Amino acid sequence: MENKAYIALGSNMGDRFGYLTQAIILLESHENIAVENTSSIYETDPVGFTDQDQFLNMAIQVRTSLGPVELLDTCLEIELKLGRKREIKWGPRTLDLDILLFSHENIETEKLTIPHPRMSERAFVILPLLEMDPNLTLPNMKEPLKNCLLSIPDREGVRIWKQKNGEDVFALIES
Ligand SMILES: Nc1ncnc2c1ncn2[C@@H]1O[C@H](COP(=O)(O)OP(=O)(O)OP(=O)(O)O)[C@@H](O)[C@H]1O
Ligand SMILES: Nc1nc2c(c(=O)[nH]1)N=C(CO)CN2
Repeated sequence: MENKAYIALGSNMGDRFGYLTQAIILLESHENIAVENTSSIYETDPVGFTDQDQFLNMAIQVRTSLGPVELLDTCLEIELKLGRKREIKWGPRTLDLDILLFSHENIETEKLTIPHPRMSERAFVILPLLEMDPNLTLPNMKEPLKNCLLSIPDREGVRIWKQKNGEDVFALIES
């Protein structure tokens, strides 16, 4: 499977851990997708529309023979299967799947933008990604992604909820 992609997962309704787990199982059960790595799970203060419950957020790395739009359609199907309804913009959801990166592609269509347009402003996206690849760079950016953390005010709102291994990702942003 030739393409490497990173996907962000978020949930702030009902059995949040169950929705994240189910989403990973459904992605892995797709014959053209292999889940290669997962981050820890973080509990995060809501960003954007703030009058809602806390999120669980994480990111995963996949290999896929699907194209970017096929991967997006698969993600949208899984969101629907797991009860996602689109009501308030940036509002509560059982499951959100965002494609962050797809190989080294830059894509800008009505349906799909890659890299995800808000990813470098969101500590709840960057911290899980850096856990999987501390030196990750974006195809449309000269600096490594970790440099973006320096200018983000909401890092305190992102706390480890279920640690995957012993590495302390927060050490990356100390000093
Ligand atoms: N990289 C991407 N990953 C997922 N969806 C995308 C992407 N780029 C564009 N979209 C489009 O965004 C649409 C709306 O997504 P959604 O309602 O989940 O937004 P959101 O998660 O609430 O907000 P945000 O995009 O700020 O995370 C999707 O139907 C999809 O067509
Ligand atoms: N903490 C947090 N805040 C959010 C999230 C999210 O996943 N986590 N998703 C949003 C819309 O995509 C809007 N705000």
